[in-house]
Amino acid sequence: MSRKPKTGTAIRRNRYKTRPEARCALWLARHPGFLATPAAVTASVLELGPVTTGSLAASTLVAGLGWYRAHPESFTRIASPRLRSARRRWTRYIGQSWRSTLDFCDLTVDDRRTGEVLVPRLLKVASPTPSIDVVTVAIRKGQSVETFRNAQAELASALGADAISIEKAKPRVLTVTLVFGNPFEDVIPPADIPGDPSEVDLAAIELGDTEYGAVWTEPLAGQHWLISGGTGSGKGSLLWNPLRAMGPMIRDRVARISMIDPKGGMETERGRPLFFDYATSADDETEYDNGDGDEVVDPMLAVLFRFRDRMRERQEQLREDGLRKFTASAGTPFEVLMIDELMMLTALSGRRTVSEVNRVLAEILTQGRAAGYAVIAYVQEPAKDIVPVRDLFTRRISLRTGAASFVDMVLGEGARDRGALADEIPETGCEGIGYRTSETSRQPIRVRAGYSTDDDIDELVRLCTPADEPPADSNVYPIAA
Ligand SMILES: Nc1ncnc2c1ncn2[C@@H]1O[C@H](COP(=O)(O)OP(=O)(O)OP(=O)(O)O)[C@@H](O)[C@H]1O
Repeated sequence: MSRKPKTGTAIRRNRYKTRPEARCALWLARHPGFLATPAAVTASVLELGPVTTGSLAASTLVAGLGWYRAHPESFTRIASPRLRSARRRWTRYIGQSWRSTLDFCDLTVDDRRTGEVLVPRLLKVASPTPSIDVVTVAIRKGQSVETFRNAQAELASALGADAISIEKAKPRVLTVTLVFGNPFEDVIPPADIPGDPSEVDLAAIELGDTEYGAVWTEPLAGQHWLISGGTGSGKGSLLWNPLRAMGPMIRDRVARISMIDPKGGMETERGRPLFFDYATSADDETEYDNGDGDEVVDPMLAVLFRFRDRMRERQEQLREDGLRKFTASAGTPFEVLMIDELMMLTALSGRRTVSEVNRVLAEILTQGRAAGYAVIAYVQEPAKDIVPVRDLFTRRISLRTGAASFVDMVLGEGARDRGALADEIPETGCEGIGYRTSETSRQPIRVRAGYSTDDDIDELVRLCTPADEPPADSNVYPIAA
């Protein structure tokens, strides 16, 4: 493409201009596969013959197909991102198209000595999920992260992306993260309520869909979840879905839910009959036996303290029985503490100090897992000074957040650069959409929670309110947690 020199820039003789042959050699040096692949095929045909080479190629293809059929989950996790990255590299970001995209966005540089147009160089394309591309770019002299950020709306539009983030990876190297489209056009129905406790899988609690169209599940046994999201981001969906997924365990008293709602019970009151222990900020102070007699405390702190006390008793019991792990049953239920705004709880003061609340929470988070005590906490602002126990949660989900910095605080260092643009999720029409990092890789995956209407909550209460007495045969469903 020919470009006019910028006004006032004198072009000197082209004696430093890179020759085409040198550029070609450089390009080949950076893309060794371009020559190595045909060379390897030719060598194989010459050495092994065309039939053997063809058979080898066919076997590789068949092995790939077999892998996909036999174990789609591992294929999607391991092979698909690599194949997709290569395809995108050679289609979406192919040389001339990359060059003209940057040129249109004024992100190329004119070399004043040679008059050459210098294009920021594409170092790597990674497409970890179908809708996320992470492009590593070596910028040119005279450019900075700000040069790119100033043109980021144009760049997103030129590449057809819905959201973009540009960060400095190292000196003169940027990471451009692009999110394409919304894989969740429709609202997703809530999790099914299993018929029987034996059908509940505490290692895979159903929450909604992943962007691959698969069911999104998270393990709860032996885990604690931290769910972050701004106001109206859909945190409520992640409160009702786990309850639905555990429904029959709650009904048969094999699971117990303690609910702390510092938002006055607006969200949780409807499910009141499901909860073994419950308090909201609208309740009056209550008495709590701290071992040295009764004291008057905030009712929500009383729920927290009682949960901690039961955990200690269970630990004691396990020690006496010589067990290191428990099995959930009506006699020893799996216990879950849900806190509908962790920030408001940890900010509670009064007779008990903030630091004491955090100490009790830390005790539960560090010691509860083996004893069958799990915590699910919801938070709008995950900053460490507000939620000091943040790092003790083992599973993290970020719905739409109010600030870019919240994403890494919840999902871990670098999660936003790897594609979790939770702060770019639109405010309307995308409730329940967010990102989670997987247990096997730090790569964020886009997810959408199933949505429970009031009728769905009423159905849950109707079907799963705990019986006065556990059914006589409930111990025949011991669930390892
Ligand atoms: N999974 C979902 N799918 C579609 N829409 C949803 C979903 N979850 C929530 N919504 C919609 O978003 C609204 C707000 O959701 P919700 O009350 O759960 O937000 P929140 O994060 O709990 O907000 P706050 O912190 O202010 O209580 C709901 O009334 C509902 O209309």
